[in-house]
Amino acid sequence: VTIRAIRTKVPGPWYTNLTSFVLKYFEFQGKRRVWIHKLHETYGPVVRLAPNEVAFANLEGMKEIYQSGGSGYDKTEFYNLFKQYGRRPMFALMNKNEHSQRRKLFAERYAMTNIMSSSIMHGIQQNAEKVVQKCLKSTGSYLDTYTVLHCYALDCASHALFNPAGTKSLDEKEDYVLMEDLSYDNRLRSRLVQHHWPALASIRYCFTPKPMMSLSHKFVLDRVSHSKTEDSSLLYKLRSKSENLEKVQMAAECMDHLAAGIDTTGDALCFLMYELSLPRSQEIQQCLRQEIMQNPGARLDDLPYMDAVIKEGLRLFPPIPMSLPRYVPREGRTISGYQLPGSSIVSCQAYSMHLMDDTVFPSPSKFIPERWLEKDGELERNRLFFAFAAGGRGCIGKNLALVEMKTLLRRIYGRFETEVALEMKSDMSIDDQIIASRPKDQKCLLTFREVTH
Ligand code: HEM
Repeated sequence: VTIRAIRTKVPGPWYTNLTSFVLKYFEFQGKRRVWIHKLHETYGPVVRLAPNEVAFANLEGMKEIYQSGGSGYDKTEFYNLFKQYGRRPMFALMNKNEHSQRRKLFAERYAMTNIMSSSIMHGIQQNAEKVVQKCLKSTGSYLDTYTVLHCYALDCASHALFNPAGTKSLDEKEDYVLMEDLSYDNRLRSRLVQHHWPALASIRYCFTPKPMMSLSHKFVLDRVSHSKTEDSSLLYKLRSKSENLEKVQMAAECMDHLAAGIDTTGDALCFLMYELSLPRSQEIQQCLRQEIMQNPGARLDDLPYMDAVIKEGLRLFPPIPMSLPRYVPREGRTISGYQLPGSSIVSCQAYSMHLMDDTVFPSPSKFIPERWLEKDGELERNRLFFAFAAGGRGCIGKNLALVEMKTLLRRIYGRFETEVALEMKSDMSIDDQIIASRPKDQKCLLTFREVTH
């Protein structure tokens, strides 16, 4: 009965009643997100993707899937792809109790009080200063901000994890290759095969030479095994509070947080700085600079225009713009008026959540930071904002990411005007990976000109 409900009632193209082939086809083309978004535009906020899969792009769906009971519905086997060293880090834990125990262990590490502690902040500020020096050095020419911003994100995240034994990829070649190892992964298709046809992937694995452990996996294992860390680091907490965690499990956790913190923050900054550097955004850049220059002593969270610029960047270019798949609980559920059988797959994608409702976000595809400053509609906008997901499995690193972004933007836009370099021919469109996205050509040439006071 319930399978009939999903087949007959949920809007969607007829063929999604019969097969998941089209969905998989678009996944392999790296076009899952865009296809789903087009379906939403045609069929509305609830749309069938396959006989057992439905996407939602409305508040009702989002709240039920990700927030009901605190942490929402269970994750699907898709998250097996995020195992590290063969172990499940928090991100890939299926069991709710195990997840909430692990989350409790980390919560205090990622709380604003710990992030703003002098030892973490000092590292972030030092890294921001190194970026500023690179901008200065590039004046009269251009800087590839894609690589610099990813190094910045790596050095900041690894500082929070292993302080003082984090990476120095902004100035040391040995660590720069770690950024490349983490940010230039091109295994989209093989990872999709692993997800949809694990048996096939295992056969292939038997016949291909075994990959050596990646540089970043070696680095993390080494840090977990040998480094001395300060009290404020994540590793310190892992070592002192969880004697029962094996070393490899600690490494899995650190590796996952490192991977979660680099491309997300690096891409968010890259997309945002590119947008700010376009001719159409020069006035916005000017307002941002004015706020920063007129408030030199302000606290990091006392710069409302900068907050608005960052939020608007994350709205239009969410670093994780794709579906976050979850299982409908065994007994089945009615979501946003549609009765769905247990074990069907449901999800929301930030990209559509941020664009679908033009009563909440008028001119949704335009970059308008001012919308976040209006009192009218504030609640509705914040509720639909899904860049960090929502509920008990939402982003635990949000405070760290925001502090990194604010610290750097304040330093850069308090001192420089940026423009897209004439030499910039690279494609900055959103290019989807397995769950996150990145600028297509992974290159972003910007010019930096020091402003005179
Ligand atoms: C702008 C930057 C960032 C964005 C947009 C972002 C976004 C997200 C999203 C959407 C999720 C949920 C994914 C899902 O349910 O499948 C998530 C989870 C997570 N993020 Fe972030 N993230 C960012 C930065 C960071 C940083 C800097 C760290 C840590 C260094 C981090 C660590 C994590 C972890 C550990 C989880 C798993 C949480 C759990 O399972 O309870 N993230 N992030």
